Amino acid sequence: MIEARGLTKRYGEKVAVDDLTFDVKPGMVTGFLGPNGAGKSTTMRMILGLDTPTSGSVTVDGQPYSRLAKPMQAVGALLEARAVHTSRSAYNHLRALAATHGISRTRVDDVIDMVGLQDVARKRAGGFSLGMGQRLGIASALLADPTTLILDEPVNGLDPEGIRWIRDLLRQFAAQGRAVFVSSHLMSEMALTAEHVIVIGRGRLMADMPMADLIAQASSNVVTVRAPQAAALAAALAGPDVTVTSSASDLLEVSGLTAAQIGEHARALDIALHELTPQQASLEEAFMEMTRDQIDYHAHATGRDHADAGDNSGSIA
Ligand SMILES: Nc1ncnc2c1ncn2[C@@H]1O[C@H](COP(=O)(O)OP(=O)(O)OP(=O)(O)O)[C@@H](O)[C@H]1O
Repeated sequence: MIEARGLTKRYGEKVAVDDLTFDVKPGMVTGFLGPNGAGKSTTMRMILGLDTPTSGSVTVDGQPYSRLAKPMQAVGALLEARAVHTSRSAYNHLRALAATHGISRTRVDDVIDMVGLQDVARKRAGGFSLGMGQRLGIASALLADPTTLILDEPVNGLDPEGIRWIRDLLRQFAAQGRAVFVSSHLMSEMALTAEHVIVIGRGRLMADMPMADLIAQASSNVVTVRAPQAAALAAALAGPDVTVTSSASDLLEVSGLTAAQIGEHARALDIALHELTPQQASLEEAFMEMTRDQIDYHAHATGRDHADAGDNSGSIA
């Protein structure tokens, strides 16, 4: 369990992380989303005690990272993907790490199996592809069997098979009751992996909600209708909360009614429907919309109450 309270990091004039309050709960994958430079890595570094908050606090299992009795067992982390520059084999790299933390050889074999590096474990890790390097990084994070897992952009640079593998692994971990916190700048990827989502833009909290709610909010309520007698149908659908637009003689865009309601109207009038499609706004669009607003806010908001504007937990700003 990770708990951030008013977490803030300034680098000189630059506010990288701005008053973030959120929880990362056990038993689920929590996605941490934000465009490049939003403050995700800085937040993760503060969780891991690699950066000191300017104000506010963040704890893992109730303790700041520096006070954890067994940090590697509490939290395993994979920060930004980078090549492993070592002449050691993957096996020896993990063995050395295990030895300094009193972890058994058997566990090293277990994590090598878990991440699928058996065939290359004796090869020089410095020559690994990005995907294999990621697997080795994840093996290191898993070594002490941590209850919380933190991964910064783990799918960056991976092929579809690697992406799928990480997705399944993270879900498995969460299903075992661990807290999994994973950052990404890709909403579509997170939609497939995370059950809960925390969105930040320019260091500020934009959304903190179940992924399903975010998807529901992102879906527009426009229904595309194609019917030879579109004009007659449009007249029948008219109502105070209904908007009907038409760009072709057989085409309607209807908002304010569900596809089912439109279908029932058409049936009552004996009008044939050739198409009835609820429109889904893409999640990526919703995400860009959300973070674009934040950027606009920063560009235009002078003299407004920043504390007010930041109180967005539970909803999209
Ligand atoms: N050590 C530092 N000194 C000065 N500014 C920094 C430092 N570290 C980060 N920043 C700035 O803080 C902001 C947040 O950076 P951070 O790396 O946390 O974002 P991010 O969301 O992880 O983005 P990315 O996906 O590009 O890594 C950026 O504007 C960055 O330039």
